[in-house]
Amino acid sequence: MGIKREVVLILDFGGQYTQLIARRIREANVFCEIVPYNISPEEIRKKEPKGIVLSGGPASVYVQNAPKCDKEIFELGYPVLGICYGAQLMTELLGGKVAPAPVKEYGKTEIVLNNTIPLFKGIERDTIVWMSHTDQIELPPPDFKVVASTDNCPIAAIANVEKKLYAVQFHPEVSHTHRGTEIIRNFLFEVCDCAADWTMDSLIEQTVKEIKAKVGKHKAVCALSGGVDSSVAAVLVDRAIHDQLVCIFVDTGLLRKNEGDMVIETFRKNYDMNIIRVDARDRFLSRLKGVTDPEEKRKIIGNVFIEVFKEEALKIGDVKFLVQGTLYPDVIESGNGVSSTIKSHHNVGGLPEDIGFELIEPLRMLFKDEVRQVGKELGIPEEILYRQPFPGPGLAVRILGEVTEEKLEILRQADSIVLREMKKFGWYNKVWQSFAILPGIKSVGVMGDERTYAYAIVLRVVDSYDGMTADWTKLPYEILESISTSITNEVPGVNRVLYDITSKPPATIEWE
Ligand SMILES: Nc1ncnc2c1ncn2[C@@H]1O[C@H](COP(=O)(O)OP(=O)(O)OP(=O)(O)O)[C@@H](O)[C@H]1O
Ligand SMILES: O=c1[nH]c(=O)c2[nH+]cn([C@@H]3O[C@H](COP(=O)(O)O)[C@@H](O)[C@H]3O)c2[nH]1
Ligand SMILES: NC(=O)CC[C@H](N)C(=O)O
Ligand SMILES: [Mg+2]
Repeated sequence: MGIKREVVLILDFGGQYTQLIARRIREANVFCEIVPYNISPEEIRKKEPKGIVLSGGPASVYVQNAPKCDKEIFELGYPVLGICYGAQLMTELLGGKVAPAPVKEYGKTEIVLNNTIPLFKGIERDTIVWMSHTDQIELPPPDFKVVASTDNCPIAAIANVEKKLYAVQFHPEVSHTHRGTEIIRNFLFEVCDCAADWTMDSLIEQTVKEIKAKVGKHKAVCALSGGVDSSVAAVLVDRAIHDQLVCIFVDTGLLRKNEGDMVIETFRKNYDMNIIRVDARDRFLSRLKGVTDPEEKRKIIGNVFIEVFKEEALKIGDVKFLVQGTLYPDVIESGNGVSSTIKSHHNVGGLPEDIGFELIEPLRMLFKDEVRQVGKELGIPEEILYRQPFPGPGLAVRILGEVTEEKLEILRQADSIVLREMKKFGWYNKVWQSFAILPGIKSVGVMGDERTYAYAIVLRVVDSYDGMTADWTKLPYEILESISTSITNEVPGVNRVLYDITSKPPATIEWE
């Protein structure tokens, strides 16, 4: 559902930092949207953006089939900021020249810039920027002037101030660029004339109004997992259409120890909302029987979720809408035609073609920390807001290969020990996620002088800002030790514990 407000568009050329550009813009209280680089000029015009940013990207503009946007974009009258690949592309499309750089620049670089132009207003002439390029601008397009240079890159930024077209070789969006935030703010406020109207209370107010108008006299069901996203979505939609909303919590059989009881209890205690609990354990498990492919598992789970919602909706009657707590990273990771599909999140890419509902996803454009801010504004208790994320497909994506009752039971016990120990040592809220995985490998051990041949459990603990990238947590040895000892002592069928020391990328947070 689109909410009418000022928007800046980011055309994504597959850059590593595209998400960061979005964050920086939103932190300046301006709403922005990431769109595929090949978006048509008509579609852009429909969105009436205040400005456009062209992201970086791995390609070289001069090779065949390099991703290119429509040249007309520069003639629509919108301000444009090209970053790295985006800068090179603007140069090429407007008649300048780009070629491999004789000296490549990576990382910290001293730059001299012309601070009389709006983009660099208030920035000292000599500053530090972050570079990451192998190509460079050799000749600016006609009517552009060079506005920054470094020792090895004589054309480090160009501008056509009159037409509000700017291109920078460096990355203003990364924190290492000393005045990067100010440069982005200058683009938004000095060049695009944005109003900074993107705040959480304005979002709540507008969303409530929109949902009321959209739902009218019909009814909606809300898929409620008890996690942060769906809880915030439920409370928000409840505020709009209280009597017409029924929340459905599905016990998939893939949940953690006592999870169902805890979710229902927390909600009953804090809210007067209409919640039903559906026991679909047998259905999920029988459909997953014999299935080993991770994407197939995810798609089955997505489908069964929808089947359950449909059946419940039929019982309620006149249900036209399904509310989900889908977030921006779910949408981006499921693939948007340009960025590749990393995994099908059960609530986006894992959905069946015909879901039979209209979707209401009020958080679809937000990052997790923004959702927590909305939740805070809505007065949602901390025990819900600061829960670690738990994926909808649950333990099924933490048991590699076929999901069986036996494996679920082992993983459930190991997982509850991980959470217990993390809380005991005061680390539960310091990390993004901490959980156990059952990869299904067995190894030889010795317990009580007897040989064992039992499962290994992998411990995964990560730090992350938004789930898009993550680093493994440098947990103190005493916690690792305590988790390892507790799991091997308390969980029958496990004789070994491993710690996953891979960041994302190259790995993902979950194992499937
Ligand atoms: N057991 C469940 N019952 C009903 N709906 C669910 C269940 N699990 C997931 N969903 C739906 O799928 C959406 C996506 O799940 P996801 O795990 O990303 O979000 P969440 O559970 O709300 O929050 P968190 O990321 O903090 O776990 C949820 O917002 C919810 O709408
Ligand atoms: O609701 C969800 N449905 C899914 O299908 C799904 N897959 C991953 N995740 C969660 O998303 C974040 C990023 O996970 P990955 O690095 O594994 O992609 C992590 O926080 C994961 O736990 C999911 N959440
Ligand atoms: N980070 C980027 O956008 C790189 C752009 C281009 N591929 C280069 O190497 O110069
Ligand atoms: Mg969840």
